[in-house]
Amino acid sequence: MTYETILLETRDRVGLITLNRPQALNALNAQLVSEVNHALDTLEADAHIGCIVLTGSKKAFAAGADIKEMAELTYPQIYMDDLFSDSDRVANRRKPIIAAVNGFALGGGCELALMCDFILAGDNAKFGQPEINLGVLPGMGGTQRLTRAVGKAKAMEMCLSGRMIDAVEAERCGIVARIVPSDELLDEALKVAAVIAGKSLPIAMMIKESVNRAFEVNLSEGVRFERRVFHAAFATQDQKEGMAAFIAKRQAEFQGK
Ligand SMILES: CCCCCCCCCCCCC[C@H](O)CC(=O)SCCNC(=O)CCNC(=O)[C@H](O)C(C)(C)COP(=O)(O)OP(=O)(O)OC[C@H]1O[C@@H](n2cnc3c(N)ncnc32)[C@H](O)[C@@H]1OP(=O)(O)O
Repeated sequence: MTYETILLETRDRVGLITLNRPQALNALNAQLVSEVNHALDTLEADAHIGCIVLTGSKKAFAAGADIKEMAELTYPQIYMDDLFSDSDRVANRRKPIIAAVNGFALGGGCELALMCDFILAGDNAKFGQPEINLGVLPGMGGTQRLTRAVGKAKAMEMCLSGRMIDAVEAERCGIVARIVPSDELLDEALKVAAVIAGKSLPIAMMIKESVNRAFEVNLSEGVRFERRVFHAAFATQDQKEGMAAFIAKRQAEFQGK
């Protein structure tokens, strides 16, 4: 498939998706959404790919949903189409996805980054949910994932005021895992992704499931779920290889089984 709004590359066992609508600061229009989901389907189906990096440009990860595409939409139209119902397709991917954010991650851009497993931010990154300035509210999980990431006070202030926060504040409040000099961000994200891709993919998927379960159930249920998944890890060849390699004082070679 030829993509017009994204770039898709593979770097050994890492898939790299770059949002590529620089003229609109990577605003998320229907074509871009469709192309990202197609690229993710391709990378999920590629057994050689163990981790995915999603990034944008130096100036913008994504400046939100495409306002020009949304402005004339009507309630019956978007209700019947269940607009953005496919947006969770990023959050439900099984392979690890790292969001490498330089510049603006606003509205749907912030929401898209929060759907990924963790965010590495360049020191020029800016996050925000400014939808209230447009007479709407976050519509792709922003009031939910942001609140779970940073707590009610910060989420409520960001959504009600539309205030952007910089990378330092985003790391301090828990949106961002780490800050990296913006010129080094992509290299660092690819390096971390290569480390993850070198681990056991089924175990990485089990970790994603278990961590994400914490958003869905209470602590005792979550601990019980994690324990069952831990037990299941002993059905994998990778568990045998990982522990045997440690005992033999050698590097494990995981087969993804
Ligand atoms: C993708 C995988 C699947 C995931 C599903 C995705 C579904 C689709 C997304 C759904 C999300 C819906 C719910 C969401 O919560 C709703 C929103 O996101 S509403 C939009 C929120 N964003 C904003 O309000 C930011 C708007 N932009 C700005 O405030 C400014 O542009 C800026 C970012 C502060 C930068 O300012 P400047 O540096 O001055 O640059 P310009 O303003 O001149 O912009 C340059 C150029 O880009 C165009 N542009 C910028 N942002 C958008 C946008 N959001 N939509 C459309 N176009 C945008 C701007 O118009 C300029 O273009 P020009 O007019 O010059 O042609």
